Amino acid sequence: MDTPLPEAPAEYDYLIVGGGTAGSVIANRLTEDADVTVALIEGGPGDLDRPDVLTLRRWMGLLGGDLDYDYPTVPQPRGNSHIRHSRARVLGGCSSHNTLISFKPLPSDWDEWQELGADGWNATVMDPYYDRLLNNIVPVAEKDRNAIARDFVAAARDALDVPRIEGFNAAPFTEGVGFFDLAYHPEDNKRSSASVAYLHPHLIAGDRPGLTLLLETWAHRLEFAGDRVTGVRVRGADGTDRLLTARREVVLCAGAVDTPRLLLLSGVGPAEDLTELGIEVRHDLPGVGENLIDHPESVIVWETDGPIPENSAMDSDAGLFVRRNPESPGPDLMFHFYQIPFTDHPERLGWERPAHGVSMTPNIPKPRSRGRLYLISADPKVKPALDFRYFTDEDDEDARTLVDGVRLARRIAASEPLAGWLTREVFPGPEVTDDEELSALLRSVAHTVYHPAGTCRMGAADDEMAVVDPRLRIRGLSGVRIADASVFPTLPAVNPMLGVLMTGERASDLIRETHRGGDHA
Ligand SMILES: Cc1cc2nc3c(=O)[nH]c(=O)nc-3n(C[C@H](O)[C@H](O)[C@H](O)COP(=O)(O)OP(=O)(O)OC[C@H]3O[C@@H](n4cnc5c(N)ncnc54)[C@H](O)[C@@H]3O)c2cc1C
Repeated sequence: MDTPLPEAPAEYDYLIVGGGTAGSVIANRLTEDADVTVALIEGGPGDLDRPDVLTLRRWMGLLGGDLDYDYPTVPQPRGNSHIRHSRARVLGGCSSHNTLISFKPLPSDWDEWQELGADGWNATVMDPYYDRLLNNIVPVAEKDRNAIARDFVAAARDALDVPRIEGFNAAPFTEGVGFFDLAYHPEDNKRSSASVAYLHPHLIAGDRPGLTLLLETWAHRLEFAGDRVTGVRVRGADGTDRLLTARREVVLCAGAVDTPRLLLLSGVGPAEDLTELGIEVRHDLPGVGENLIDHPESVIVWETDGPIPENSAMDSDAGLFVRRNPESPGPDLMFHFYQIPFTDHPERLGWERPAHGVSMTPNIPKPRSRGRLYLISADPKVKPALDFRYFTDEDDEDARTLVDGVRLARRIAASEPLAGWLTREVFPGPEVTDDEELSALLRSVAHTVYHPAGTCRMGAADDEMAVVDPRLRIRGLSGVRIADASVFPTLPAVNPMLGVLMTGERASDLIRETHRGGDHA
């Protein structure tokens, strides 16, 4: 199954570009049919024998390393220009280096997609896909529940009068605090990433003869016959170039950065931009790279009166959701609680890192700012520009969310049983109380929850700025779909990974439906 490039046949029923979160799901589901052949084209190495990847608590060690594409942002006049966007270069994609916090998107998140033109992606259709997921999604185990995280949960519940939630996926919620559900195996802290759950059992058993895994293989251009995508040009680790062709479809699952990048390099995107770079326009599709969205966050850091107990699943095991606006269908402010001092950006501005400490990271569940991804060169090796335009929404609601977050965080920190652990607020510092000053500081150290999405937005078939229609087909082309975080019209109010896995499950159904009927995509 794990065939090296030169011996691999050049034609398959399906080519899947990207063996990441969604790509792993689709590769599994399509090869359930023993007559179907799939080549899963993955730019990174495998993860089967990689304890550095498979051990959840080692996630921070992967950021910025050789398994990270590490995308910078362009200068952010209203935000932090120093954010690096980690994107994993390994089988399983970002589910192989993320924190595996697992939230089923809220019904209002799916329904919003339907309202925006993604017909058939409402909660009634999408909710059942959660039960199909193969990942081991469990609450943070008792042994991993750190005493200070427990006290954060108790203090937040009392200070803000929000419910204590055990099992965030049991029922829709608008507010609450508790330990997360994680996709992991508590007994050995092993990830239950997309690759572990969907690919490893078959890689080990060798029971999917139709699946060919092409590792360390980079897709750099789509191949066309008229308006039909017929294949993918790939480069192997040894630098050899070859053309792979698809009898049925090419499915792009390279993620919110690399899917639009591949389209643009293949001449699919805003015609004017492509022409300016000297790229031959294959298909003028102005929405490619637009609608770049993310969950931005900021941070508040405290020193603790000594070391914190060691036990944890991955150092950010509990969190809080708040709904400030009663009109909002879901939460409008979220916090991760870190049992470490998260001072990377404050240190750059001169703040110290306490020897022992904790952090709360308020983030914006439904960000209003919209950015854009674009190429700055026709050279496929040059990274694309990511301009998130953080905190540029007209009403300044995104920045206000962070300020509100710090005010609530301070109330939690002043409440027992958490207060007894904390000796002082390190960042921003208790003397910073003015709204304007807080906003400026919080924006200057803002970070990302690493949830870029939306750059190949799904929408109605006649929506000029949509890149894919509700069956995930690229508008105006045939033989090609997209299934990854790039198709999200908006972000869910919760962490998006399960939404991506569920998108992969639904994509598999849509693809199989098409070919069961004998149609072409
Ligand atoms: C550090 C971090 C922490 C996170 N924590 C959480 C969390 O706790 N909970 C949560 O819900 N979400 C979390 N996320 C977000 C979540 O992991 C992502 O939204 C999701 O995994 C994206 O899935 P995807 O399928 O769109 O892309 P990916 O999983 O990134 O898959 C893309 C794959 O395509 C491959 N690829 C890209 N380009 C090419 C090419 N040209 N040729 C061949 N292969 C290519 C890549 O190597 C990669 O394997 C986190 C993300 C990060 C980075």
